[in-house]
Amino acid sequence: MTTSLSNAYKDTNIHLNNIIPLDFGSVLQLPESHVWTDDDDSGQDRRGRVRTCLVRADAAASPPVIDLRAPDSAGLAGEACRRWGVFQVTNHEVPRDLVEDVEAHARRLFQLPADRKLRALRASNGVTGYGVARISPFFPKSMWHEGFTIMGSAMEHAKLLWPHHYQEFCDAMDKYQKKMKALAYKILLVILKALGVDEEDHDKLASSFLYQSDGALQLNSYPSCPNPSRAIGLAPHTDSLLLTILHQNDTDGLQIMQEGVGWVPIRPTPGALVVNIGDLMHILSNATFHNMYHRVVPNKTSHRFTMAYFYGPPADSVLAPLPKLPGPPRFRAITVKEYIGIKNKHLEKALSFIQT
Ligand SMILES: C=C1C[C@]23C[C@H]1CC[C@H]2[C@@]12CCC[C@@](C)(C(=O)O1)[C@H]2[C@@H]3C(=O)O
Ligand SMILES: O=C(O)CCC(=O)C(=O)O
Ligand SMILES: [Fe+2]
Repeated sequence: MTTSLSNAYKDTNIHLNNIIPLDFGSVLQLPESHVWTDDDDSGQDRRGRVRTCLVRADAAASPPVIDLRAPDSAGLAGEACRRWGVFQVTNHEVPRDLVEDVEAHARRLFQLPADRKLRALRASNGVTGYGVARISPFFPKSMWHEGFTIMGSAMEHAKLLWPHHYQEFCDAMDKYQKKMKALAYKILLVILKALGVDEEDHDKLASSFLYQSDGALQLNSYPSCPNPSRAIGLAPHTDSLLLTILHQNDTDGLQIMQEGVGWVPIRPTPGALVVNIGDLMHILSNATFHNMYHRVVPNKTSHRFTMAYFYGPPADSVLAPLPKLPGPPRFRAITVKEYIGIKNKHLEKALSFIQT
């Protein structure tokens, strides 16, 4: 990511006073600090309830799996973005070996002893390194989760974890971020096409900074949990940037909120990657594309590992609903940096601050 986008996060000055994840290997019972009730997960918005309204997987329709080589991929992606804000992709050309290698590195990282991981703890005003999710301060209870955030080179923190054997980890993360960036760009074009932006428009498009987007990589770990029905892996949220590309191992946990229906699981599909719409794409699409509200629940017996790649324009870019879209603009123009600042203060209420 451009230095300026990581600075955009640094400058917002959210100081996490409890930045240290639980030492999951050392606990046999769910500690009180991690017991969630129906009132704890709503943040500032009551759409998400901990255990209520979970939809049976077979009782609801679910977001499509789209073959990126199919001629109608843009049409299908557009439909999925309008209805769900998420779809899965196959034929994405990210080698399976690479995905598995990065997953194995993530596993190795999170299985390090707690004191070792703490050497790479994210600084209190920092963005990268080991720690709890950034959204943690908005919720009264702790999450059954630990994360590791990378922007560009992972060297600084990897050296602290493995003083002599950091190179392999860094190489794998570099390679994966490059592949993710190329894929995110390809998906951005597909999505823009679905919004009516054709290749001829690209040059004219005032928002050509979109094509200078870059990313951050987040490794997530959700250990098996002694009492999963009372815990939350990752509290309900929307992702902030344009789009997110997620790999999940074979352990269930991701759920999306479908208005009027409830929490719908997004099951791991071998070889497929999950693509979801973030707040900035919701703004760009003039609210026609859904910014997916989602959460993760932990599992009793198996350990969930995921890698999420967040893709967004440089911090100083100005974003507004695409002028081509019908209807009056629903949001005012805003810089990426300003939006991140509002989001870090107001979480899910952020969009309401820029509604026209
Ligand atoms: C580039 C990003 C995107 C971030 C912030 C920054 C680094 C880490 C990302 C996450 C990862 C976990 C969920 C989330 C909601 C969080 O708490 O940190 C994400 C957030 C966002 O999409 O806002
Ligand atoms: O780990 C997952 O399944 C989802 C992760 C996520 O939502 C995030 O990192 O923003
Ligand atoms: Fe997310």
